Amino acid sequence: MDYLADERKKAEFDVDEMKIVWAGSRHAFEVSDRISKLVANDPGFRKDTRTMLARKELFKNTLRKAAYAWKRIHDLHLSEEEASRLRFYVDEPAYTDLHWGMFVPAIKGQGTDEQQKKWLPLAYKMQIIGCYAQTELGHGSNVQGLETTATFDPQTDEFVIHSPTLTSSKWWPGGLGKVSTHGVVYARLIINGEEHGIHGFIVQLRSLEDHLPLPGVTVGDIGMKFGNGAYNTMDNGVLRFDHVRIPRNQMLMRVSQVTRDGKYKQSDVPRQLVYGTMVYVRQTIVADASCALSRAVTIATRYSAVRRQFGSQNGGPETQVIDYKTQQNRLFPLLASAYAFKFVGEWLTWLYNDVTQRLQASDFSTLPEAHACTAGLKSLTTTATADGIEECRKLCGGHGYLCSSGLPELFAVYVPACTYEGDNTVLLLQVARFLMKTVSQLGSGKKPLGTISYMGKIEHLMQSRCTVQKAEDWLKPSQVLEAFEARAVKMAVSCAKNLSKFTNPEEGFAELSADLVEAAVAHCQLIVVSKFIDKLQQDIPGKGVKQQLEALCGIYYLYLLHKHQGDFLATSYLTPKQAALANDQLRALYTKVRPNAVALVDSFNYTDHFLGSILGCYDGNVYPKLYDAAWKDPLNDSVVPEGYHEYVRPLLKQQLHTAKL
Ligand SMILES: CCCCC/C=C\C/C=C\C/C=C\C=C\C(=O)SCCNC(=O)CCNC(=O)[C@H](O)C(C)(C)COP(=O)(O)OP(=O)(O)OC[C@H]1O[C@@H](n2cnc3c(N)ncnc32)[C@H](O)[C@@H]1OP(=O)(O)O
Ligand SMILES: Cc1cc2nc3c(=O)[nH]c(=O)nc-3n(C[C@H](O)[C@H](O)[C@H](O)COP(=O)(O)OP(=O)(O)OC[C@H]3O[C@@H](n4cnc5c(N)ncnc54)[C@H](O)[C@@H]3O)c2cc1C
Repeated sequence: MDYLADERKKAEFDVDEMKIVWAGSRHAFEVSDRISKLVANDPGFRKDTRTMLARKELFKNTLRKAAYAWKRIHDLHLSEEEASRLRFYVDEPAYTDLHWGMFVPAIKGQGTDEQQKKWLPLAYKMQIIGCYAQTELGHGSNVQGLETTATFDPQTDEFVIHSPTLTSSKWWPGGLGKVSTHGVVYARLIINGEEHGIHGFIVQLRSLEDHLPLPGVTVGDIGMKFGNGAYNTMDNGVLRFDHVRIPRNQMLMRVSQVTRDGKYKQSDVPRQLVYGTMVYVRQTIVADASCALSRAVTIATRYSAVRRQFGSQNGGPETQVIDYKTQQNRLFPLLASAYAFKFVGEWLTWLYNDVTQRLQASDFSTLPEAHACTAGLKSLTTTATADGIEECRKLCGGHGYLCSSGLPELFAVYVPACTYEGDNTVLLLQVARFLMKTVSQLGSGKKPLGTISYMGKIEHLMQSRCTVQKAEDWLKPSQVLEAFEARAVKMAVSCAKNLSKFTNPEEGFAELSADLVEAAVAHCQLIVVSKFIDKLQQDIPGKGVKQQLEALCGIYYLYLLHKHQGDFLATSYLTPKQAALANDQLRALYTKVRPNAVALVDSFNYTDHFLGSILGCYDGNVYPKLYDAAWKDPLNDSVVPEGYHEYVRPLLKQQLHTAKL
């Protein structure tokens, strides 16, 4: 029986068409749909007991699943696209993520043609398994501060990789702890006593015969991480080198080269390309944020439609909690954010592909913007998604705290995204540097392009005032864009003015860093809003689909406007009355979205297997499933628990002299 059938009947749009918008294309939808069902129906990919397993058992099971996934990919002759969807729907972090997601891209991006020809076929066949070994015990954010050394030995034509201190131990790389045979290791290049900065090296870590660490290599797992199951399926590792020798041709030499006679040569590509793998992965993380958030929102929305509390009239049913405006005000902006992040993720993938093509043609002009966009949007979307998952847990009341809701594990597995691939505050400071540079160049005649083109309208934006007179005026895209542009430009200019008061710019930057981060957030929010609005300019087929997306877009920007109204008011673009009208319009949009909420989350097309949540199951049959699941908990295997006779019974039977207390 479908307990959510009445909700589904209320939908005012074509859900099947929305599924295609969400997937990105009909083809992408068909692949995702087929592969998600394939995984869901295969008992080899079960994950329902994951949060109850001890670490060793959990990890072994992950190894089994990764091998099984590889076998299925081969047996079914899956394409690269299908294989990547299969790994996604298996939904279990594993060493393969780093192999495919970082090791291979690092060689592709930083290796010469010759190096790619040698290493990529081995990696593609998984005859070697790689990790990305950059972070150390002492330094993660400050890449220039890494201590591992790679010293060129001209006698033998080799690099000597060494960990000179405890803090130089590699610490965190996923897949390193127990599985990887190789790593792209980042180290400080030294030639003839002279330092040449951080470079990547392909280093073999374990024997391909017996998996033992090679001489001079000390390697292991760094231990349990936050949450049950969650990211503990990954073997994040520690690694030390004691003068390990590798051939010279294992330095990744696309950006710079070391010749046989020990000469250091820089190509005509910017040295920042050494950071290229991080740009690539940040872009994938943005594309992924909408998946994690939409998953949590699906659970919270379906459950909010099933759950009833208070408000019974004449013995009738109580109110569905989704009908409380407070619930809508917490839930619907997250639903809208999931869609917003989907579209900005699609755009960022386009930007990344564009910059990659330009780099191949030696056009480096858009690299700073690509760095700022990937860094800023990675920070914005992961912070909002991690906070959003936790909010969804609270939206599900007490039952959200049960592992069977799926939300605790989802939060635990997702929250490190705020830290890995660049701490979110550190990344926003990179965006702020980019903005300050842009502002400082405004008088130079250099026209700001792409996502900072609005800075070209600085004179207009500094003076313009909002023209909204009634709530519906907030539905005009041009009005909304101007509000977000004016806020962003004014916050950036205010930071630049305050910075100019310092004689030492770095000192000023450090002193004003909290304001700079806020200016960076305003800029990134403008990007997300403008890409959502751009999406709505496209032809979107399907009955009512565009109207629903327009409502969600409105909820996204009006919620931001309400939340940050202090910024908008302080920059005197808005009056308090106009801010209040924005809030009136926001409430009206909640009412519009309410009957469509369940259908809007159905449009994500997630299987019950992928959701892994009793509260979010498609049929809404929550209570019997929760009740049955409780009895399946291992603690209920026996009526009297282990330990009763040892620890509880003696308490009950004790003859205390203080019995009257
Ligand atoms: C299926 C696929 C799955 C794949 C995986 C998917 C998801 C992830 C899942 C799980 C996680 C798994 C892995 C996680 C891996 C990691 O975490 S790897 C380690 C990541 N580490 C970091 O991100 C470190 C963060 N720090 C930095 O990036 C830099 O050190 C920092 C930018 C903060 C500062 O660098 P520094 O050289 O000191 O920079 P400056 O501030 O002096 O800048 C110099 C100029 O360079 C520009 N720049 C900086 N970074 C980049 C870049 N990436 N690209 C282009 N340009 C860059 C910067 O703007 C400066 O320019 P100007 O001189 O101002 O013009
Ligand atoms: C689950 C997980 C997986 C990971 N996988 C990998 C991997 O595969 N390979 C790899 O190489 N690394 C990996 N990492 C490491 C990760 O990239 C780093 O932890 C991350 O870059 C943050 O660096 P940090 O730990 O040095 O934080 P720190 O920089 O020490 O941050 C600590 C605090 O200091 C603040 N801070 C630091 N610098 C500044 C500044 N300049 N201004 C203001 N505030 C500042 C930060 O905001 C933060 O609040 C992983 C980490 C995690 C958690």
